[in-house]
Amino acid sequence: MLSFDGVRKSFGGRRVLDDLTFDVRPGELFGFCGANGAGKTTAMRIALGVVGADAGAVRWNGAEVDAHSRRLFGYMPEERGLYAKMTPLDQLVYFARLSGVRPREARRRAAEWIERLGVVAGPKDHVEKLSLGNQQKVQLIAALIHDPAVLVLDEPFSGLDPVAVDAMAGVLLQCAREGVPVVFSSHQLELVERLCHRVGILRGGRLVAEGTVSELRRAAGPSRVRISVRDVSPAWARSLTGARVLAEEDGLTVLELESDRAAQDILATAQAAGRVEFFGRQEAGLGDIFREAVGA
Ligand SMILES: Nc1ncnc2c1ncn2[C@@H]1O[C@H](COP(=O)(O)OP(=O)(O)OP(=O)(O)O)[C@@H](O)[C@H]1O
Repeated sequence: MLSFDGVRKSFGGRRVLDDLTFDVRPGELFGFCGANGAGKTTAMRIALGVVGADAGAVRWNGAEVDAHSRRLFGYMPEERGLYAKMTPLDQLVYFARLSGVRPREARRRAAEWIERLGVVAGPKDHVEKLSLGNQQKVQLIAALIHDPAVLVLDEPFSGLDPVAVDAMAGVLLQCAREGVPVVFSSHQLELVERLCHRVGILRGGRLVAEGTVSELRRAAGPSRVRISVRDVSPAWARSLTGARVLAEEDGLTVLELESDRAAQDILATAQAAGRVEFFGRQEAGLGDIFREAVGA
């Protein structure tokens, strides 16, 4: 398990991380979200020892992370770090060799990953000739090539086309299935909502929300339903108990419920009053939860 434990960091007297505490469990994809400048990259850099924390610690299975345990980490930094004048294959073999993988095995793994992630490059193309998305795939492979025990990825999905997003998502899910804790930052909230087992939302260096999307949804406030009833006065919903009308448009009424039980009562009332054409729960998306959490 990867744990951030009371991590604090200031730059020039300005607090950037404030008592940051959360765990990424084995087999879990953890989505690390937050507005620009919230501190995500700083937290990841601290985990990898690129930047030191002022207080607190990052732990791997309970022990403070050190140079030795960091060799188990796979890291995709925000500032991509590939050698422009090498081919993807040579580069990946080189990274694998740095991590102690034997030459033949390094070449096998590099070729297999290039194939699997669909890196589009001629055999002699240097990295600088690749499109940004293909460079990004190579960067992800560089984080994976030594079979890491934990993955820390800074915006791995930014700039990828939908097919590449699916390929990368598939790889991360498989890593999680194999028991690897995976934490990645992203502003693509629909993707985070779709993929992640748990999500943390950072605001001004503090984790202001953490949990599964369902937990965050419940914590975000009352449920809503959308209901459309024909052959009834437009004001039918205004006298309902246990619900408040949020919007009425084109025969569709949006209600905020005091409890989940109220939904059944409302449906029964609506059926007694007229012809129910549509009745459905309107769930907050991660985007709504995020805006609420960061106070936007
Ligand atoms: N080396 C540094 N020196 C001074 N300030 C820094 C340094 N690194 C980061 N910061 C500041 O720390 C704050 C957090 O930055 P960080 O890059 O961690 O945020 P982020 O959540 O990753 O943002 P984004 O989503 O824009 O990538 C920002 O205000 C940034 O300017």
